[in-house]
Parts: sequence; structure tokens; C-alpha cells
Amino acid sequence: MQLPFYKYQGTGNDFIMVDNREESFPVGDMEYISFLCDRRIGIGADGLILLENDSETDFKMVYFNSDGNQSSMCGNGGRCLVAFARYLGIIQNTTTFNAIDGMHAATITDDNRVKLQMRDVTDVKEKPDYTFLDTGSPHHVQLVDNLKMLDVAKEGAKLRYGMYGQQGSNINFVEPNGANIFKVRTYERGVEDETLSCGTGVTAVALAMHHTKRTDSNRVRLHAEGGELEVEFEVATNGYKNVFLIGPTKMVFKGEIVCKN
Ligand SMILES: N[C@@H](CCC[C@H](N)C(=O)O)C(=O)O
Repeated sequence: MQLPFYKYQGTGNDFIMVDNREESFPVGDMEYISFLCDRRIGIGADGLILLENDSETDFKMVYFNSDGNQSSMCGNGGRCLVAFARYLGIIQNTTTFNAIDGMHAATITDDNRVKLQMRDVTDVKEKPDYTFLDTGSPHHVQLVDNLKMLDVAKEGAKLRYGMYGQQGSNINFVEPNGANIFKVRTYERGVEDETLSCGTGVTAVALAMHHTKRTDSNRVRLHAEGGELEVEFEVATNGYKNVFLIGPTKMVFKGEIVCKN
């Protein structure tokens, strides 16, 4: 087996990218996907993304977590896939593509960041200690005092399994860091560990901070462990619309998969 692959990262959330327009990738093989994402015996990544043909838009995004399961929307992965589509010559600086949560529009800005439209959010559940919302993937958002010292892998796993069971949720811990700026660390389901950044996660944090009146701005900066992202949005009658996730992406290497597992 000889299969070209590319590796991208967006604020430290890293992905194996495969151009699957000719349908050569073994899509149903979970074990193979988790092997490729394994950081010791495989390539290593938080997830694997296939770029496929789509009849309605420029391309289709098919996303797998590093455990090999196909999952819900990945914001950083979507941004990286837009950069990959431009690299492949499929698009120029604007695009629409289909993903598991519907159609997304995106633009590559003059400073080379990818601005990705996320789905509208209509249901924000505000609880005394946390907020829960779905920004394409499910997210628990919780304020903490000493984010730097928090054992995110341990505390995230406790909540992910304890509160949300087998289906799970991603868990975001947040600390305000100035006007309209928040520090975020995320435990990702499907990676079952802390990742350096989560795009749907920081989007959820920005909306949750606005909903709970910790910011009144509709443009919020988020400091993830792997870099800075911005989220813009408009308030709608029943939630949020025109939600955009903005940040850098980078191709870090390309190679060839030469074995099965
Ligand atoms: N890293 C992603 C989120 C990927 C999906 C998540 N692990 C899940 O299964 O819900 C992002 O950037 O949004």
C-alpha cells in the first residue's frame, strides 16, 4: 500500500490529511485509523481527515478522532482542510464545503488565516457551575481559578465519563485573561486526553462567556495552549448566528503511508 498523506496543524491541534477523491482510503477500518494517529507506532495526530468529492460544494470533510471513530465537527480540522484544498488547487481563497453538521463557508484571509463559518447555535444550557452547548460537537464549558495548574486530562476524563457517559462530551476549562480574552484548555473526547487546542471548543467558550455575561463583545480572543484563535458572532433571537472561527493553519510535512497495520 502506498498512500500519500499530509500533516497539518492549527494552533497545535494536529491532523493527518488524505486526498480521498479517488476513494482509495479504507474508510471503515477504525483500527487502521487509530494506528495511523498513534504517536509511537504510527504517524501521530489528534485526528485524521479525508477530503472527498461532494456534488453540492467544493469538497466534503470526513473526520475521525485519533481513536478511529468517525465523529462530529472539528473546527480546527475544518480550517486545516480549507488550507489543504487550496494547496491541492481545488479552491482559491473562498469556498463552501460539506461536513457532518452541514454546509460551511470559509475564507482564507490576507494574513493567511482561515475564517470558517460554524453552525448556528440555538440551545445554550446554562447551569450553576457550567454551560453546555453544541457548536458542531458537544461542549461542556466550566470556569476555573488556576487553569495553569489544573490536571486537565484527569478532571476532563472525570466529567466526560461521569456526567456524559459513553457518548461523552468535550470538556473546556476557562479562565478570563483580560477584556474579551479567555484562556482555554480542552479535554477532547475521542482523543481521551488534553489537546493543544480545539476549534469547536473555543467557539463554545466564546458563546458561553457571552451568554453568561462574562463578555459583552461579539468578537472574543481565545488563548489555547497551542496558539490564539478568534471567534466572531451575532446574537440571534434564539441563540447565535454568523459564528466564525478564525486562526492560523500550517502544513508541517508530507509523506507516504507504506504499510497496513
Ligand atoms: N478538535 C476538534 C474537535 C474534534 C471532535 C471532538 N473530538 C469530538 O469527538 O467531539 C475541533 O477543533 O473542533
